[in-house]
Amino acid sequence: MIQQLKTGVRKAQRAADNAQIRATVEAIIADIEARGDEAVREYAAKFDKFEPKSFRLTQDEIDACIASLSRQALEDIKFAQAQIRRFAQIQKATLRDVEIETLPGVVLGHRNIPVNSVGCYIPGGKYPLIASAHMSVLTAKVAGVKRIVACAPPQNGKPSAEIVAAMHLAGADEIYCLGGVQAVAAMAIGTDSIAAVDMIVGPGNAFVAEAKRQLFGRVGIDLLAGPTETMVICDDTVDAELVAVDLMGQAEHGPTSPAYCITTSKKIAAELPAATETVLARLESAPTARTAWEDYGEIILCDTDEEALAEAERLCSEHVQVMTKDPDWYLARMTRYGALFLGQRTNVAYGDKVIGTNHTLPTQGAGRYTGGLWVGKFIKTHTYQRVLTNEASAAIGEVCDRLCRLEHLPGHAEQAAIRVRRFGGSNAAGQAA
Ligand SMILES: NC(=O)c1ccc[n+]([C@@H]2O[C@H](COP(=O)([O-])OP(=O)(O)OC[C@H]3O[C@@H](n4cnc5c(N)ncnc54)[C@H](O)[C@@H]3O)[C@@H](O)[C@H]2O)c1
Ligand SMILES: [Zn+2]
Repeated sequence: MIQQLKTGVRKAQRAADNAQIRATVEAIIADIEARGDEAVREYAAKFDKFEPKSFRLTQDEIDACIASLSRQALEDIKFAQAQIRRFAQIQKATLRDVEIETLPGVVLGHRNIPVNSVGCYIPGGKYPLIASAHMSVLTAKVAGVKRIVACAPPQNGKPSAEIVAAMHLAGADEIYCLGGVQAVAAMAIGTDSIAAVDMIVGPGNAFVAEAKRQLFGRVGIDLLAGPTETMVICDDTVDAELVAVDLMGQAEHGPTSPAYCITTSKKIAAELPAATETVLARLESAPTARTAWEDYGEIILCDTDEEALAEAERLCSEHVQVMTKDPDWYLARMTRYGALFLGQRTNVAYGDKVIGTNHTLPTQGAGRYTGGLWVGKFIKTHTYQRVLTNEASAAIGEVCDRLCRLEHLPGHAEQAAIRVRRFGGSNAAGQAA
């Protein structure tokens, strides 16, 4: 039996909230399209109280950011980037160009080509999410992207030194202190001061995610990576404190971040509400995390792993931590999620910051059709073909001629037929079939 012991009080409000966000974003994009830099400036002043001479950082400003960091901070950023780079390189190696003779004289192939220019959005409204610089900029660099633009909003009226350092160390070619819809739209549409890019990537709040959604088509996007969602699937092999720490740890991202506990343990289900209070009492971010938990938190008690699996699949959470006696049982069966965190020894924060997997992950059910950001998202696979012999050209041409006529396309049919006439004998079709 599946029992919903706690549900988020604001969950039903979600659709109305989303409609409001859609309208706001649409208006900002239209305005930036019409008025370019002038509009970008006004939105930066309005939303971020930021009015610099130039949004683009000079090399001197970048150097000053790096110089302001402690040695430890720089070493830690470099350590994280080394892990992310290594895993991205290994993933890239799985992508191979192919060329194969599929029929005698018929050669088909594909080439993997990096996107030429990419705009990376690094979130920084509430917290400076330094790690997002590694996840987007560094991964694009490993993919071979030639021009990498990076944008992050100001923190307390100036660029975040840590984010700027991470962007630079990851290989960003242009760094702007610009946030929100105005940053995403400026990079996608292009203005007098920012040349348009081919693709926008990176996580962000609901406004940023919606801006990417609306701009998709005009530019490519990686995926919809909006407000963080976290899920813990657990049984009696863990205790309520660890579960509460892992749920509240991610709930601090923002007041609209769902945190789900799916458990087969009656004990954890009973103890979790009090345990979350204990954990919140020691977090500075408690007001945000508490709102997220009250508005969107859920506790679901199941009798069996099969039921827990079904609930996890239904909710399709961005992060799914499995702390049960056999986490691999879930690894083998789950099909809808952003990323899995298997066993008590790891957790979402490791993945968010340092372990090496990408933290930009699908939210709001996008895990049904895509995984997270990875080097492959920056790489386009383009096919090509050539035909080596007259015989092969005529053989394919005869079948093609007939198939085009089935579709009532005489122009297409003639493209095939002229080749049959020029290159072929009459029995060529039989050889190709
Ligand atoms: N899915 C993922 O992979 C992933 C990873 C990391 C972080 N995140 C999410 O990224 C988000 C970061 O959010 P954030 O807000 O701290 O930073 P952010 O940088 O995404 O957004 C800040 C910007 O939002 C804009 N903004 C704020 N209020 C607005 C309004 N009312 N109208 C229009 N624009 C407005 C401002 O321009 C500001 O610059 C969090 O929700 C976090 O959960 C997601
Ligand atoms: Zn997180």
